[in-house]
Amino acid sequence: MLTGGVTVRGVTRRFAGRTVLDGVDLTIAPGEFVALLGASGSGKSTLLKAVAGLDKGAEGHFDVPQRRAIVFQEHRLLPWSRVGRNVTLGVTGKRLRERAIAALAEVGLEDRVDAWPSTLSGGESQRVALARALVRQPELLLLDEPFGALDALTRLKAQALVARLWQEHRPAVLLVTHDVEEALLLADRALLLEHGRIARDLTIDLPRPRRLDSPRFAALRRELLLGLGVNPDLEETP
Ligand SMILES: Nc1ncnc2c1ncn2[C@@H]1O[C@H](COP(=O)(O)OP(=O)(O)OP(=O)(O)O)[C@@H](O)[C@H]1O
Repeated sequence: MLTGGVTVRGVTRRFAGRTVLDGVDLTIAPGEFVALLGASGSGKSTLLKAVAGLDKGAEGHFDVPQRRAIVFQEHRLLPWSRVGRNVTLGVTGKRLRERAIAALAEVGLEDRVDAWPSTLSGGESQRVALARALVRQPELLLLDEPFGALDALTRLKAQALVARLWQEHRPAVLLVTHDVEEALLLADRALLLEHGRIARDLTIDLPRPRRLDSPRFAALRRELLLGLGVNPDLEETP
């Protein structure tokens, strides 16, 4: 049985008197993949950090698995440690090198265990960041626009990799993204954050593996874009 779901209630965050999150309720079932979308500045990263337990200023009730890992838009690898050491940084126990190599193998980079981070491409660095998350065997994986800085082709490959890793390990996932197609390729549900609340909760009822070219995909894409206040026909709204 899958374990490690998320229940948070009434999450509120104010910055200098300005309310960014206004009593957000959020549930993620064990093994469920949830995407969080919203306009720039709507509070997506703030909510993710609150769920991660990284923001002591967030109020609310949090029931979140202990075993969780987070991947940011920037890889945040330490330049003075080799790739393998970066992967197991902060992990205790035996056979750390073997564990680093096994996690790197999952992202196709086991041969780079002794490389320096500066010798990796952007896409490779993000894959190492994913390996660093995987080595912790998280029940909850928090992804904050992890592919936002990658070029379109590398991003598609990284998305396929995440889809495979999720199928194999089945952590609960909260993915912050502004990329509607990314949400539709990966998630079971898409949440739209607006005015400090979850304004929409859309079930993505597409079979897996996902296809970009199905009519249902196009219909959901339209619906999400409209929900985000974007005209899907690329006409400027007056
Ligand atoms: N530490 C902070 N101090 C003050 N204001 C903050 C802080 N962190 C976030 N904010 C504000 O909270 C709001 C939401 O920020 P957040 O980064 O969560 O948005 P976002 O939806 O992730 O945006 P984007 O898509 O542009 O990354 C913004 O107006 C931001 O300026």
